[in-house]
Amino acid sequence: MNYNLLKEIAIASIQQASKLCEEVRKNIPQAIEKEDKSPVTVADFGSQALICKALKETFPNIPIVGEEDATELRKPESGDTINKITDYVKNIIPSATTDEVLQWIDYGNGKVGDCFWTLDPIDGTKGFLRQDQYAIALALIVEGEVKLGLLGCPALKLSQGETGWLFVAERGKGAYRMPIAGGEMIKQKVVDKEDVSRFRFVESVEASHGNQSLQNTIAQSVGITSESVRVDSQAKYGIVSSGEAALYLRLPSPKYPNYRENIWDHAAGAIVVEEAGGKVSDMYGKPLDFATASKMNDNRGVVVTNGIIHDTVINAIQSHNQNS
Ligand SMILES: Nc1ncnc2c1ncn2[C@@H]1O[C@H](COP(=O)(O)O)[C@@H](O)[C@H]1OP(=O)(O)O
Ligand SMILES: [Mg+2]
Ligand SMILES: [Mg+2]
Ligand SMILES: [Mg+2]
Repeated sequence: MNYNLLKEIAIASIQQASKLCEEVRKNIPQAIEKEDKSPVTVADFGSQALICKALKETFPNIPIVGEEDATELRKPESGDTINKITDYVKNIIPSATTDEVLQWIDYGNGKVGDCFWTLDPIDGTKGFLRQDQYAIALALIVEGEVKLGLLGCPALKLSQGETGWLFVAERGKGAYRMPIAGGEMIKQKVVDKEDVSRFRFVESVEASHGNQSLQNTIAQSVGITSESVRVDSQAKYGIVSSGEAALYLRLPSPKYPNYRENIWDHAAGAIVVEEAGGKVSDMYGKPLDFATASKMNDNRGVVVTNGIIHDTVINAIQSHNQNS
C-alpha cells in the first residue's frame, strides 16, 4: 500500500491543528472537566475537528478512533464553549459553522477495526494548561500494526534547532522530524550506549500517571545515574527517537492500579521510536495491543528504549516484582 497521500493529508492537518492549539495557548486556556474528572480545553476539541475534517474529506471510509466527542458540547449549557471552538476553527477554515464543527468532532467516534486512525488531538492536556509540553498524536493502524505515526509537538525544543517539531514515521521506512511549520526532514536515530551525556531517562511530569520511585530505581539499575527528565505527553517518545534519552518508563501508578492505557496515547509515539531503531513494549515485554479495543486491556505499563537496553530493563522490572 502506498501511504504517501495519507501522510501528506495527515501532516497538513496536524499543522493546522498545531496553529489552533498555539493560538489557544497564547490566550491562556481554561480547563473544562470531563466526566472522568480529567481536563479538556477548547483546543482539544478544535484540534480534533480540524484533523477529522481533513481526514474524512479525503479518506471517508477510514474510521477515526479519537479521544474526544461532542456529546457534552451539544448541551445548551455548552453554548459559550462551542462558540469559542467554532471561532478558533474559523481562523483556519473561515466558512466553518457550529454544526459542522460538532459533526467534525464526532467523526472521531469511529470503532477499532481492520484499518483505522487513532487520534489524540491534545495529548498531555495538563501540560498544555501549564504552558508546558503537549502533543498532537495521529496513527494509522492496519490489521493491528501501526503503519503510520505522526506526532506534532508544537512547544518542543530539542538540544538543537527551533521550537516545534513534527515527527513522522512509516513502517519499514524510518522516522523523520521536521519543523512543525514546514522544512527539511531530519532522520531520527535512537541514542548509542557510548553516548553517555544523552543516556538519560524521561518520565511524566504528573506523578500520578506512573510510579516515579520504581521508575527511578529501574533506571539506576540499568546504569542511568542522572536525574530523570520530566516531560508531559508523547513528546517523550519524540525525545527518545531523537536520541536525546535512552529510556522512557511509564509503570503502573500505585494510586490507579486499574488504569489501562488508551491506544491514542501510544500508537503514534511507538512507531516513531521503533522506526528510529528503538523498542516499545509493556512492562512484561509484551507488544502493545493496538488491534482489539481503544484501551489496551491486556497490557500493563509502557517501556520505551533505544533497543539495546530493552531486555535488561524488562529483566530489572521482573526481578523487582519477584522481590517485592
Ligand atoms: N492514572 C493515569 N495513569 C497513566 N496515564 C494517565 C492516567 N490518567 C491520565 N493519563 C493519561 O496520561 C496522558 C498524559 O500523560 P503524561 O503527560 O503524564 O505522559 C494523557 O493521555 C492522560 O490521559 P487522557 O488523554 O485521558 O487525559
Ligand atoms: Mg484527555
Ligand atoms: Mg488528549
Ligand atoms: Mg492523551
